[in-house]
Amino acid sequence: MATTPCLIALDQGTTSSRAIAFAPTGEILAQAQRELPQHYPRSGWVEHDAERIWADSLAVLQETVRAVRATGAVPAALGLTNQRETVVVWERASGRPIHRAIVWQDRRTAETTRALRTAGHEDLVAARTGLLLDPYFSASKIAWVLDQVPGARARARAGELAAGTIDSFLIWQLTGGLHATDITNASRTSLFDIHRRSWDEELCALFDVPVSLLPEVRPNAGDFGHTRPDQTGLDLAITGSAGDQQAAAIGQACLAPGTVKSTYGTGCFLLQNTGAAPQASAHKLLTTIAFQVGDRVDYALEGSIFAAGATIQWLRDGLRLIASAGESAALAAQLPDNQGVYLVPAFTGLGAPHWDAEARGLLVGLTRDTGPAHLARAALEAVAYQTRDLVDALAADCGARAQTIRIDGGMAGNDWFAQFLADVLGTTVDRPAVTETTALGAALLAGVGGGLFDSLDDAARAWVSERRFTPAMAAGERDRLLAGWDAALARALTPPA
Ligand SMILES: Nc1ncnc2c1ncn2[C@@H]1O[C@H](COP(=O)(O)OP(=O)(O)O)[C@@H](O)[C@H]1O
Ligand SMILES: O=P(O)(O)OC[C@H](O)CO
Repeated sequence: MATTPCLIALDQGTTSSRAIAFAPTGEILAQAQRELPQHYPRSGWVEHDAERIWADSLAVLQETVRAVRATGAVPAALGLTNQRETVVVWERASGRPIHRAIVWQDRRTAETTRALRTAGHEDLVAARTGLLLDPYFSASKIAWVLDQVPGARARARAGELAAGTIDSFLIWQLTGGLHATDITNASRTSLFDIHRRSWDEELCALFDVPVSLLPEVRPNAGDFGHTRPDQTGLDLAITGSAGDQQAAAIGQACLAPGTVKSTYGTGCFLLQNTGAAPQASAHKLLTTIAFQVGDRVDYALEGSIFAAGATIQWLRDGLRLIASAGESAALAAQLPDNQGVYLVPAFTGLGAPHWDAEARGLLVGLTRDTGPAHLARAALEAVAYQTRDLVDALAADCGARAQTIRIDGGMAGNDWFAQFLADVLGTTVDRPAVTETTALGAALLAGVGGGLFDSLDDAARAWVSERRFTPAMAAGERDRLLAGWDAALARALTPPA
């Protein structure tokens, strides 16, 4: 019987763990998913149970492999992708975490990063890592675990502990003890020099994280070990791994300088490929590694919006204005325009290009006529305006405006939003046929690492647009809307001290 090779992706995200089996053409053959409980032990703290992450990841992998085998396809390789920056510290002997994973959204180390900023270290961190001093990144979270778990520092000195982002924890568990990570995840820790492409001893000393705890850093396509059949019931070579936003950029075939993808999940992460040279930002965007395959290293500029789909979730679960996120489109379309109502969804501060942790949400322009449709429209519009602010920052940094952006994630399925986005950006917006771009990117990397494709360009050739949204709004109308947004935003930002 003829067998079809397929690629398995494990996508360990903030809210769920899922595995997807892809045909080499990108077609989805099987999938399984488990929701991940969130733990909020204190205000501003966000934790995940790392053992639960491992159990769920293994379960969805096993389920997907079983299902795809039943179709006659043969899993050829496994690719990993993960929520980035989230850290785990675990025992080398048992593989058991010594504390819950501390999630990228967690702000408990804000004081540590503020103190480092006050002491004048921001320029060094930015120059070496391309990042800002912010609790978002991994370094201060690892130090927190070492300082707060009794005996952890001594155990670290004795060589008993390992640390890393979720990919490295899963690689350890899947392979039975390989301590490796990929270069995109390493570039989100604040401990990695993105120019020399190695851990930086000076930064490790600054953040008080022993370099001996950190995994070996590998390119995105290639050897990440083999699953241990006795412990996992799986017999798969792991040949690709990348952080989820970088994987989505690969799944969106953003391989040429100037190409941009924007992923609208809980938050929004927009990445523009800037080619072989890292480009510093004068507008508080992050400089990060897009991917390394063989000797080819591409860099990206990245901007993030903290509340994208989360704003729609708030309409649904907080205000109970809608029963499902999809209803927001029909509600917004009831109005001829926003009638002066703007929402600034700074629920947990504002991300790029402001990085204003203290900013809080704001609703302006209310009248006695304001109703659910205005709120739904203001919420969807706000995500588009924030994307416009990121695209403006990118254009100012790069000296040229992106011609097209490729969108994905839950909100990208909202046609009203996608059209409004094209209108406000004044550029075309492409939505791909395969919207599971994050998992697809990991699968394509595994395909390159496993020799199914000759190159990343070869792997990404299958990308096709499902629908193109073309700007249709008059320039005067766009300028009027943007002026209203800018005025609302100015009121939400923390005034300079
Ligand atoms: N049709 C829609 N319109 C607007 N928002 C949507 C729509 N469908 C899903 N969302 C939003 O997208 C998010 C889920 O997208 P997903 O890519 O699964 O996110 P994540 O990976 O961050 O969990 C939710 O916050 C939800 O509110
Ligand atoms: O898991 P997601 O899709 O919410 O992505 C999280 C990002 O990687 C955080 O940097």
